[in-house]
Amino acid sequence: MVRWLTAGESHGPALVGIIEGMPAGIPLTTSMVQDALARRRLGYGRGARMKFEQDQVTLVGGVRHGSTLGSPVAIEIANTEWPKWEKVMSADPVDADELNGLARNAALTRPRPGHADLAGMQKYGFDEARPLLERASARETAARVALGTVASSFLSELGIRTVSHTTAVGTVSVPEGAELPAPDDVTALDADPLRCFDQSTSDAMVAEVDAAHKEGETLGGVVEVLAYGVPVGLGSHVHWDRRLDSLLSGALMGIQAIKGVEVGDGFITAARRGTAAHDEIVRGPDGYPIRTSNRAGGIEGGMSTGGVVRVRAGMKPIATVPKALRTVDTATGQDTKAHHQRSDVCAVPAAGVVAEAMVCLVLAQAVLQKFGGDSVAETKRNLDSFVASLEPLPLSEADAAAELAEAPMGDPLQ
Ligand SMILES: Cc1cc2nc3c(=O)[nH]c(=O)nc-3n(C[C@H](O)[C@H](O)[C@H](O)COP(=O)(O)O)c2cc1C
Ligand SMILES: C=C(O[C@@H]1CC(C(=O)O)=C[C@@H](OP(=O)(O)O)[C@H]1O)C(=O)O
Repeated sequence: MVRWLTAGESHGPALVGIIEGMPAGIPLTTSMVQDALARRRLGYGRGARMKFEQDQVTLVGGVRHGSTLGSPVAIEIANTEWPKWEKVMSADPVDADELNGLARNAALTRPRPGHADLAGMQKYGFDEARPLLERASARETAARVALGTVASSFLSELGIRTVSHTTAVGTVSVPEGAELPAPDDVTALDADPLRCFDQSTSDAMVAEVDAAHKEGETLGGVVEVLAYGVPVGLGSHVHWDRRLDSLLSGALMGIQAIKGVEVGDGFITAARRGTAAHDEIVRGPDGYPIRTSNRAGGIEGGMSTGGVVRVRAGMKPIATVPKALRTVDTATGQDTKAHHQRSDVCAVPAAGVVAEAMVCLVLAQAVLQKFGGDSVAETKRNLDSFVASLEPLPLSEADAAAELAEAPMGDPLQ
């Protein structure tokens, strides 16, 4: 069983991620994790923090000489701003006089709509939002991306590769039917300001972010994750919590600010007629059954079909809106405006990188559930032998007759 956990606050000393249950022999280095984290910092519309945040990585356990050991992998990501927050976020008690003099420590009693602030204060019994927002912050997604690197490297060893891209920012979206990126397109995607695969749409997205920024507004959008090379049979139809679509949806919905998830064509499918909604099955050229389309996003009956797995996540606009929203001061009861410091205008491209990490974690878990293995080599053997055991379709009488008719005539004298 693969398990993973993260800990740490946005302005604490560091974030920590642990993943347990991954096999030995997965290539993993500090720079692989750093590269993944650098991709998460990209994106037009991100705020000041991403300009200076270093995401300093330490592989604390489970890795030796660039390869996993089969023991829990622990990754630490230091927060660049920790020295400035050392007193305010100290784990140990700090002298009250020292704290009172710090502007940074001012009580946050104007909870921001759209954040965990108010519900969290009520639930956990805090009289200000700092203890909530520190953990509710999407800073935590750095730890998920770090753990996703382990899963992604494992999947790559098995020929499963993922890619993510932005399909909408605000009301600007990639046209239906536009070309989908492949894993090798990642360099081009990372070079695009919004990690969008369609150049003209990307230009319009940049204009949308500029306009929102100028108006003191924020934006959300949609990201898509594609997984190529996924074998048939991950997940299962037998129980709701074993369905691959259910696991992927839960993982994507668990990302801060994600409010909708689609598998394959998703909500568009709901408006289609049956004949235009599904993927017909035909005999492929090598005798194996294939589908004529992939509207289902590579998942039927909660199981992977062998097609490209395709999922989307819709992100709400950043909740700390510069043109501040109305709230109440919980200390005085006065109507007021939500507190606002720096924040992102749009973090959709980063959400795509996070979504890809979550998809990798779920797929790695599903692969190990079906194929097991304490080493990558063992998982690969088991996977290859399952794939080799899949039978081609028998030749129908009509196909056999057609093949005979097409076969070249032999030499009648031989
Ligand atoms: C990558 C990423 C970056 C984010 N950056 C910000 C930000 O700078 N400011 C902000 O208010 N919310 C930001 N958010 C969103 C908030 O963390 C999120 O809206 C908040 O936790 C409440 O959302 P929820 O109701 O879905 O938990 C970001 C989300 C993600 C995924
Ligand atoms: C730090 C990250 O994102 C942060 C997510 C976030 C939020 O409220 O979710 C608020 C901002 O943090 P801060 O309050 O420190 O400026 C973002 O910068 C990150 O993604 O690494």
